[in-house]
Amino acid sequence: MLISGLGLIGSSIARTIRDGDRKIEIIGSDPDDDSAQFLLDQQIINIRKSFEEAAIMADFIVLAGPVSVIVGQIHALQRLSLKPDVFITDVGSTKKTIMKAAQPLLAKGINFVGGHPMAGSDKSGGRFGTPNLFKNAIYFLVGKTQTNRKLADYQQLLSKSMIRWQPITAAAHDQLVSELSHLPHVVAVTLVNTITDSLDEKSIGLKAAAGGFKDTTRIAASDPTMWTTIMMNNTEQISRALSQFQQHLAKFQAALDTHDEATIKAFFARARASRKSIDERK
Ligand SMILES: NC(=O)c1ccc[n+]([C@@H]2O[C@H](COP(=O)([O-])OP(=O)(O)OC[C@H]3O[C@@H](n4cnc5c(N)ncnc54)[C@H](O)[C@@H]3O)[C@@H](O)[C@H]2O)c1
Ligand SMILES: O=C(O)C(=O)C[C@]1(C(=O)O)C=C[C@@H](O)C=C1
Repeated sequence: MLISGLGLIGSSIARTIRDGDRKIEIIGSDPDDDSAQFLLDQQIINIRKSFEEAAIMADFIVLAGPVSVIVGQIHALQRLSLKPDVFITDVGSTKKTIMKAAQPLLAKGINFVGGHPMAGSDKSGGRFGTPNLFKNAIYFLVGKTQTNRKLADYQQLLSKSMIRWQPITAAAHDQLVSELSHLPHVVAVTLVNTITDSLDEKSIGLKAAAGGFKDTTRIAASDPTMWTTIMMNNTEQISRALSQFQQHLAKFQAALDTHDEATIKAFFARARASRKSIDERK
C-alpha cells in the first residue's frame, strides 16, 4: 500500500488502516521530512520511498496530496509500469479535473476510483491525523463499477471507521461540495478578512471574539495552499454558489434597511430548522 501525501488526510488513512491491520506494509511518500519521520517513528508507516519507486511495487495507491499534486501524479502514473491489478484512488476535495486526468489510466484498464472523505480539520500535516477522523463520515466514490473487487478490499481496510460510502458522479460531487464546503470556506475567510480590516486599530479587537465568531470562522485557519488548489479546480461552481449567496445577502440587507422585522425573523427561522435537521439526522 502506497500513501502519497502524509498530511492530515493521508496520515489519517494510514492510521485507520494500521489500526485495522497491524501487518499491512504501508509505504509513505511525501517531500515533507517532518510528517514522514513522525509517521515512521510512530510506526504508522513502515518505510518512506519516492513516489515513482513505490508506485511500481504497490497493490494499492492512495493519492493524498493537494488536488494539483494529485492531478500531476495521475499523469505521471500513466508513464510507469504499474502492477496490472493495482487499485488507485485519491482523497481530493474536487473530482471533475481528477477524473478527467484519470481517463487515460482507465482507458488502459487500470483500476482507478475517485474518492473524497467528508471529514477533515483546519489543521494540516501528519502529526494532526487521527484514526477516528472518518468515523461515520460520508465518503464519496466516483467511477465505482460493479466489478471493482479491489475497491471492496480498500473499503475493508477502512472498515473500522464505519464509513458511509456514497457513489456520485464527478459533476454532481463538485456542485454539491461547492455549496457544502467551498462556499462556507470563502464566506469564513471573507468574514475574517472583513472584521480584521475594521478592527485593526482597536485595542481589544479580535481578542474579544467569542463562540459565535470562532464557530463561524474556524476553517479560515486552514492551509492556504490546499484551499487555493481546491478553488482553482472548481471555479465555476464556487462562483455560481457565491452569486446565490450574494442574492440572499442582498435580500437580508434590504429587509434590514426597510426595518422589515417579519422577513428578518422568517430568514432566521428557516435557517434554524435547516441547521438543526443536520444534527437530528445523525
Ligand atoms: N483537510 C481537510 O479537511 C480535507 C478533507 C477531505 C479531503 N481533503 C483533501 O485531501 C488532500 C490532502 O489534504 P490534507 O488536509 O491532508 O493536507 P495537508 O497539507 O495536511 O497534507 C498534504 C500533504 O501533501 C504533501 N505533498 C505536497 N506535495 C507532494 C508531492 N508532490 N508528493 C507527495 N506529497 C506531497 C505535503 O507535504 C503534505 O504533507 C487534499 O487534496 C484535500 O483537498 C482535505
Ligand atoms: O472540518 C473541517 O475543518 C473541514 O474543513 C472539512 C471539510 C469541510 O467540511 O469543508 C474540508 C474540506 C473537505 O474536502 C471536506 C471536509
